[in-house]
Amino acid sequence: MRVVSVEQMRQIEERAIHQYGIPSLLLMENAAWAVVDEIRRCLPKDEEGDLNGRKAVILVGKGNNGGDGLAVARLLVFQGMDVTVFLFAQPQEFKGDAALNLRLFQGTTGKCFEIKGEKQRRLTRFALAQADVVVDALFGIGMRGALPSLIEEYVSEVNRAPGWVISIDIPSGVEANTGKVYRTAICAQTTVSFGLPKWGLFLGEGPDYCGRVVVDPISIPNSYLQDEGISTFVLTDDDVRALLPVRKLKGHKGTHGKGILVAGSKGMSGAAVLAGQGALRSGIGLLQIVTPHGIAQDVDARITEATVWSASGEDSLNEEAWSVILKQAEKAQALAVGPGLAQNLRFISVLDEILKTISCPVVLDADALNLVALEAGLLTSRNGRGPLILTPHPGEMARLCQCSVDDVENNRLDLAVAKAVEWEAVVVLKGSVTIIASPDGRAFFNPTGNPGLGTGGTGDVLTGSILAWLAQGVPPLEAACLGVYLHGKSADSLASEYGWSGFTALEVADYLPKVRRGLELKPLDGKRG
Ligand SMILES: NC(=O)C1=CN([C@@H]2O[C@H](COP(=O)(O)OP(=O)(O)OC[C@H]3O[C@@H](n4cnc5c(N)ncnc54)[C@H](O)[C@@H]3O)[C@@H](O)[C@H]2O)[C@H](O)CC1
Ligand SMILES: [K+]
Repeated sequence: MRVVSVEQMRQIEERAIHQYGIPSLLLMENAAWAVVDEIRRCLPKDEEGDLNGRKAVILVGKGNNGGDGLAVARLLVFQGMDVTVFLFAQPQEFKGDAALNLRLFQGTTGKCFEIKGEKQRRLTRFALAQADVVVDALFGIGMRGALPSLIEEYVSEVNRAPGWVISIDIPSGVEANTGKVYRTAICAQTTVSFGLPKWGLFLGEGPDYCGRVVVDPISIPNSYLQDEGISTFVLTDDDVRALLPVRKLKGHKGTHGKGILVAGSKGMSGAAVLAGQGALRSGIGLLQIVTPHGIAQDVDARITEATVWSASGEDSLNEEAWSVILKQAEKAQALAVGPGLAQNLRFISVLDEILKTISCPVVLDADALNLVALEAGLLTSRNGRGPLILTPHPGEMARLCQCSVDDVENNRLDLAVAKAVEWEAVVVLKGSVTIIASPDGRAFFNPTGNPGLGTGGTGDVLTGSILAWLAQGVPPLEAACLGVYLHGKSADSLASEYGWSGFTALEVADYLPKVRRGLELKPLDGKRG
């Protein structure tokens, strides 16, 4: 599914209204129905399946987001709910569709109060304490900068309310283009976004505030929502399912791909093992690990299914490892370098050779990235020799771009795309919402994963998994998307049992086949995978 900026959403809306001819009031009504549907789906109903008597509080701003909220308020009254609206603007400030929806709501039995200052705090606090659902219709994509300070006071009350908070289009206080939150914002359990989701739901602090994101097309024609000019996407189950390679009945370890993993150093042999496990659990046919002499035996013993090649030096790989890597890589479909590698400066020449010589897809991770960052121009030295995939976390990205981590975090989307284009590489910029940027300028937000992944070794598992998808013939961008999405989904499955902490990187690897299997549509009966 595509993800848009405010400007792109406005353009789509404009075309839907003026080119296609759908009235704006109808879009607003559809938007309101999408919110009501979500409320109906989630609120406990009475014995007849109705919402009779349940309490809703709707916080309404003066723009069209507020107009959506007023339409929701009217529809909830018609559903039998006890509805209280708080207007954060004077009635005369409402314009167009929002003004009409205010009039229509005023014609119902719903209650409506105008917030004029601090005085109404006690009233709102009381209503919020009783509400089954709180609808946030203060600001939508029209908000810029920080919330007005008066509203901030009320937002804090909402965030303490026991009821379920649902934000219309985007949580108020979250900037729709950047996800920036200046001081505070509504913390929603669900956000119902219209047309297409906005960048701010995946950037900055946006993901911390939006809860579960539901997207409703509100009758905007599909062709507008699938505009080729929009180059940012969020990965979905359907997208990822389509990327899974189909196995042939006659397939064998040779056809399932051979991958080389260059990993490990003294004290970090576990990184090689975890990356290896990520690869094996992602279905690689043959895995060969190149690791320094000093730990080769240990790695060999801990990962039974892989072939382990001992290379020079003792504690960490050096320039003499190149001959072993080159020999192994000749018959491989993919190569990954970096997990637990350590930063032996003598290995830089090997990275240079890898980038210049190896024609199969190459994944650079961890210390391979840190070493590459030390030598300007190394990254672009591949010069079309073969595909390149980089998997930096923000610290590694900062080193690669010679900027600060804050610069990376405040500019994730633009930076990932710009560097993917510049380095002609797929850039997997890791984070709570990992961005996969393609050299053709497209970018994909990954919605899976949770803070439980913030533990040692999960990055190594991801690198191994991407290696495996590449080895199985999945193209580089798709292999990165597949690897990242399934890795996050595996963590989400573990979180449903353990919560957001306490599962291990190895468990993330071990769960990968189950989440992959969960995505596949075809039954295994009759031996069809
Ligand atoms: N996408 C669609 O097709 C549809 C979207 N709808 C809804 O409309 C809003 C966007 O409405 P808009 O009136 O443009 O913006 P807002 O409601 O967000 O209100 C902006 C309002 O607030 C002022 N403002 C901006 N920033 C601040 C600030 N920091 N402090 C105070 N005031 C601020 C600004 O000047 C405006 O007056 C969209 O999100 C959807 O919810 C349609 O209803 C359906 C079609
Ligand atoms: K909102």
